[in-house]
Amino acid sequence: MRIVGLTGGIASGKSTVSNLFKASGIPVVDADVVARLENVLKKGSGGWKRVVAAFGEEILLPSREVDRPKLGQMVFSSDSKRQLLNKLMAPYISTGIFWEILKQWAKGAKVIVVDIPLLFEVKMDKWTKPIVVVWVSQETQLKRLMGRDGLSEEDAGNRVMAQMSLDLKRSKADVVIENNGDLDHLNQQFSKVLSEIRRPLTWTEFWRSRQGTFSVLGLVTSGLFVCKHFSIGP
Ligand SMILES: CC(C)(COP(=O)(O)OP(=O)(O)OC[C@H]1O[C@@H](n2cnc3c(N)ncnc32)[C@H](O)[C@@H]1O)[C@@H](O)C(=O)NCCC(=O)NCCS
Ligand SMILES: Nc1ncnc2c1ncn2[C@@H]1O[C@H](COP(=O)(O)OP(=O)(O)OP(=O)(O)O)[C@@H](O)[C@H]1O
Repeated sequence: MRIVGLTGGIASGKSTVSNLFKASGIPVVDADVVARLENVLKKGSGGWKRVVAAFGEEILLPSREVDRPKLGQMVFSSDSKRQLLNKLMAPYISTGIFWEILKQWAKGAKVIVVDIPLLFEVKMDKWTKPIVVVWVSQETQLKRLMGRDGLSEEDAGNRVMAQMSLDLKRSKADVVIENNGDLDHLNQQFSKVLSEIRRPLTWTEFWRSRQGTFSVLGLVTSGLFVCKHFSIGP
């Protein structure tokens, strides 16, 4: 199975690119979705309890669900609080991502995309190949972030500064999608990326797919049968 890493900066256009992959029939595992309420921060779950114990009941809504904008405000304006949240949530997020990948493997997917904003920061880049980075200039990033989330320039700047610089991420990429232009320009680049992603699997990728694993099992079983039947071997 080919596990494509999709990353970039906040509001650089990862979800927009993810949607293009989904529309082309390629399954996407989204780390932000795994990290959201219905999974890692679900009311009463292990992750929820640890986060409430660390940040206090003031981060809860009257429904006792996590008030995400409030928690975001806290962690994006303090390095130590963000690191604490990352430490608490990391094991739940990586386990969640692992299960989502396993589900796709079981369905027989040959190529999947994992959309992980902090792919390099949490060192998951070693599990994905190729790595696609969606890059924008900081000016465009701030403009789109303020426009999408209704944030002030200061809050948007804090969120951008909370991540590894996009120029550094770009230097670590196998494929770069430049998303400063309009959606047509993005679509043109996406078509090229899609053909690259869909090229035939390497042998290593094939053995990692469900079909590859079953082929190995089939070969081993028939090998054992032949050896036993014809009394070959020790
Ligand atoms: C702080 C939270 C509650 C804010 O929620 P909110 O709904 O406002 O934002 P959302 O989850 O949609 O994330 C938006 C973007 O923020 C950026 N981001 C999220 N968490 C972090 C983080 N810990 N450090 C840096 N950037 C982050 C990502 O680019 C992400 O795509 C939430 O982002 C969260 O739970 N973060 C910790 C989990 C995490 O690390 N997620 C990233 C997955 S690798
Ligand atoms: N090429 C483009 N032209 C105009 N707007 C765009 C373009 N690409 C993305 N956008 C807009 O920019 C905003 C950010 O894009 P998107 O939500 O895909 O980013 P993201 O990287 O997934 O963000 P996050 O890290 O917060 O999840 C959205 O409002 C999206 O509609």
